[in-house]
Order: sequence, then structure tokens, then C-alpha cells
Amino acid sequence: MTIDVIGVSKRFKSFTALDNVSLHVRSGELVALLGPSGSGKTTLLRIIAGLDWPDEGEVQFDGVNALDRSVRDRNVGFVFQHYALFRHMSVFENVAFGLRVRKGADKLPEAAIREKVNELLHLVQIDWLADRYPGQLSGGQRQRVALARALAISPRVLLLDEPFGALDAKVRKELRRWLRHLHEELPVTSLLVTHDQEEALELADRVVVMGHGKIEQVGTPNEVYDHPATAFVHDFIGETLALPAQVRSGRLFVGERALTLDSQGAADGPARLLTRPHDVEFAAPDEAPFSGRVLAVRTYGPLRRADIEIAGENGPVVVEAAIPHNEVLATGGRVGLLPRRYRVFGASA
Ligand SMILES: Nc1ncnc2c1ncn2[C@@H]1O[C@H](COP(=O)(O)OP(=O)(O)OP(=O)(O)O)[C@@H](O)[C@H]1O
Repeated sequence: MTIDVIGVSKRFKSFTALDNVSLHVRSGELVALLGPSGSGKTTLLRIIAGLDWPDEGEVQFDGVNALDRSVRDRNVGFVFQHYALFRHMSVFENVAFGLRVRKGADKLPEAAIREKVNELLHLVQIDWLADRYPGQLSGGQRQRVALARALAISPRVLLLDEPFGALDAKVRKELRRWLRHLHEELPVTSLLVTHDQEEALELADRVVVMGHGKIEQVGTPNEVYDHPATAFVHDFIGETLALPAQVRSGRLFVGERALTLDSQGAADGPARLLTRPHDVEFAAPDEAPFSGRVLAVRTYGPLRRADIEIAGENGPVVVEAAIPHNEVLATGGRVGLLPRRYRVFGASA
């Protein structure tokens, strides 16, 4: 099932939560909506689900307007971070719920319900927990139940809002791999809301980066990471090291030293050169465009990072650079920084 969001805007009083958002999701895709808190991800998901309505624009499933269909008629499954299970029902009954409440011709006979629930519990690998109650499960197990419950109605669209948000890092990682597998086995189009870039990049076929109610970029994980369309995307995805520069007559300068300006270009004036900590090499201070004083050296497992204070447009700025294996850096010493790959955006971008 394809999903089309066409020119959707949503305001809460005078606040614009979604500003003319358009998006096409292909059938069978797993797309992540990624963005900082308040960027409009959940609002967009709720509108697609039928839990909320846009002020303007349209949502289509397989090219047909979905806005005049109720939540139930849209045939979507949801999993939310805090989408509570029914505490007084066993795991089995929680999963069976969506099938039991069906009416008329859609209602399955009891034997078919039992077979379907057993299949689902097997699929999400918790068949052995069928008789337990939610209070007797771990957070990860509960989210598997929530997913099985969402899948019970055989949705063609699966909407996941921070489904693993409340879980610890290790369980998150495990469930995320497993969700990817599951998605591949099912004929379903999935939209996942997350503010965790690692989750989005690892799981999704394509990532939609949202900021301030707008879509900043849509692309594969590699595209948004390696070719960020805006400074916002560069800053938000992966680690960013921002260095001050100037564009003069279409050429890029750091002090009096000219650097290659990427094709994207930027208007004349103060600019920000954005790079990744691991795309910066260390060099002798007088041979590099940037130089500064090492304020601190830190080690995180296999990674070493240095805080380096360099001269900025408006006084000193501290940047964090990755230290290569063979580099010896002493706190207080001077060091040159040579960005190997970078993008240039206007200073206000
Ligand atoms: N019912 C509402 N009434 C008023 N404002 C709302 C309502 N729902 C959302 N908002 C506002 O709209 C903006 C977008 O909210 P939304 O929940 O879509 O963001 P989000 O990107 O999902 O954020 P988070 O990652 O924190 O969940 C926020 O500023 C929020 O406060």
C-alpha cells in the first residue's frame, strides 16, 4: 500500500505543527520520520493514522483519499512507546483483542482467532509467554506483544511511534534488528517515528528528516548522512563540527587561505564549514587552515576526542575533533585542523 501525504498543514491555535508537508511512501517501504522533539513527527503520524485531521492537504492510501475513512477503516496498525496493553488480559487475549471486537462478516470463528494469535506470537517470538499478564513481562517483551496486537488485524500500514523509546540501549538494538526482519517478512508499509538517528539510519529504507514542521530532506540513510541538503540535516544527523569561514566573490576563505568551495555554494558573507569529526586531519598549526589550543583529550571506549579552541568570527569557539590512532596530543598544545570533506552553508543557515 502506498501512502501519499499531499500539502498537509496542521495548526494548534497559532502554532504551526506541520507546514505544507508532502511525502510519498512506496509500498512495502520502511520509512523513518526523524527529527528533534517538537518537529511534527507524531502529528504527521497521527494524521496518517486517522487520529487527527489536517487543516489543509490530503492523505491517500493507494491513491485514494483516506481522510474520510475512520481509523478502523484505514486498516492501520499502531505501536506507540506508551501504548499500554490491557493489564487484566493475558498476552494471548491482548493480541486477540482486535480480532474479537470485529463485527458481522469480518468476525472470525474462535478456532481461526486462536490459530491467528498463535501464529503472531510465534512470529514475534513470544509464544511461550501467551498466558502471562503484562505486569509479568519485561519492557521489550511488552513491545513485542504490542506489535503482535497491532499486526493481528493484518494491517497494510504499520505506524510505529518511538516503539522502543523506553527500553535500554541493548534491548533497543536487538528489537530494532528483529523489527527490520519482521518488516521484510510481511506485506506491510511501515512508518517509524524516532528522534534516534542511529535507529533511523540502521532500520529504514529511507529517512525523512523533519525540523520545525517541515521536511528538510528525504533520502536513503547514506544520502542524508553523506549528502545533507541543509545545515540543519548536517547538524542533526551524525556528529558535526562547525568551523567559521567566509565566502568572498564565490570563493571560500579561512582567514586569507582559500579552500575549495563545494558545488552547493553559499552566498558571499560569513559561512559555516560543516564537517564530521572523523573527516578532519591533524596537521602542523601553520600548515592547516584552522589551528587552536587543545583544551581536553577524552577517551570513550575505542574513540578519542579532543576539544580544541579555535578563533571564530565572534571570539573563540570550541570544536570536538576525532583523534586518529597514531596521533599524540597534549592538553595545552597547539594543533592544526585540516578538514578533508566538508560542506559550506551560509552562517545563518
Ligand atoms: N494537541 C495539541 N495541542 C497543542 N499543541 C500540540 C498538540 N499536539 C502537538 N502539539 C505541538 O505541536 C508540535 C509538534 O508536536 P509533535 O508531537 O508532532 O512533535 P514530535 O516531533 O513528535 O516530538 P517528540 O519527538 O517530542 O514526540 C509541538 O510543539 C507540540 O507541542
